[in-house]
Amino acid sequence: MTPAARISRVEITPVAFADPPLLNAVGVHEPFALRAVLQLHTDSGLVGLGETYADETHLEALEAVASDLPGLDAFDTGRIYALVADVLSRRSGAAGDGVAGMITGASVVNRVFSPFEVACLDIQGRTAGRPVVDLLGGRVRDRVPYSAYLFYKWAEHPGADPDEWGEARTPDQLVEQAATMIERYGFGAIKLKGGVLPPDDEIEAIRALHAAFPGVPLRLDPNAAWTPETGIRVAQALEGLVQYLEDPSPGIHGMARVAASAPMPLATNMAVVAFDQIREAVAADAVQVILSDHHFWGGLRRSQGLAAVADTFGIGLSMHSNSHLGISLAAMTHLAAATPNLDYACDTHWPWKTEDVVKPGLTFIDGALEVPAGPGLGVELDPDALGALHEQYLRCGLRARDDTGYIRRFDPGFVRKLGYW
Ligand SMILES: O=C([O-])C(=O)C[C@H](O)[C@@H](O)C(=O)[O-]
Ligand SMILES: [Mg+2]
Repeated sequence: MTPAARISRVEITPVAFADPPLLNAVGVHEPFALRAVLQLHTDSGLVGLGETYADETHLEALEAVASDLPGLDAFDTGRIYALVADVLSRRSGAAGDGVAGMITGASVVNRVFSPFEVACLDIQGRTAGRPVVDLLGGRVRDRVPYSAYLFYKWAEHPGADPDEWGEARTPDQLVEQAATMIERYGFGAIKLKGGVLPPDDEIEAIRALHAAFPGVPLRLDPNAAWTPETGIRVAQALEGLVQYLEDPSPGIHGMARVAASAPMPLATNMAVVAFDQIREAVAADAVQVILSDHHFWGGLRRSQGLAAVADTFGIGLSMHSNSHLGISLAAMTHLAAATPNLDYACDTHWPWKTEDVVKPGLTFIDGALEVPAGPGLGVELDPDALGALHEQYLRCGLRARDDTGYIRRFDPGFVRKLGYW
């Protein structure tokens, strides 16, 4: 019998969408963020969607896997995982590259497998006429809360017109940014991307946000820009002001040193990004919250595995984001809705983008998303938008994320802030 969900063809389309000049510890976002959109076609005419990074080395790995997928059943994700591991093991130099964002040390197999698994789950849901959340055990919540993700930023990309958000360098400007985001989306939690200004300036910013939004849970994430000594000092200064402090210092060892004296939980999407790091982190009591991210933890079901491990060791769970489009947002929302121990509002870069590849878009109400009700992921690709953003990818010339290279074009002496202050 021919399985109804037999994969017949795979399309991988790199796209570029406009991104504002958001600052972080390693530089500034370039004018376009890159993503890859996966379409898995089946013999029966279904199409499953996935979304992932589009750095060139990652694209090459995706293409290598894609050529071996036709003929496999979209319900056979275990076999597809083994295929990804096998294909990557035969590619020299594949390990450790294709990195997007601040993620180092994540499993390449998990990172490459993830969008294929999401697309397979989309097909499975469409085949069964059920939303992906039902394939993950069903919803434990109907609405998934997200947080307002604030950034220090330039007013505009050099040579371009100012964007609608304006500059954010001061506490007052950040408070204004937060007010706009909360007014538009209703977020009930706030995360500030730090590691941009000296730590005392970022403490001031958190104090200003706390005063402006009393009772709203706050988080600060300097992406390991501080030494452990500074991490301890800042953690103590922020006592009672933040619900968790994210990646104050580099590595499991650095985090453990801060954690030993910090009055709040420490969270990470840098020190623990793969299953083989959990044992050491638990032994050192280095992190109290892990930010899951299905894009590098191996898809939605492996992220559920992470949730179970976190639960076993009494570690909290939150959700990380990189600049992303609507396919990823839908996948994140299905996963979050099915994860009982997701204790915090998820991160999302959503408010920073103005373009997308899906229709209809998802709509935030009171800072949360309803789980899409349609079969599969519940979002449809807009072919015109996909084509336009692919054209933009071809025109823009960017082929990998490089926040540091971009900032150094305007500030040649810029230093990446890893354990810096
Ligand atoms: O929580 C995080 O570390 C991130 O969101 C990583 C991202 O790469 C963020 O720093 C960014 O978009 O600049
Ligand atoms: Mg982080």
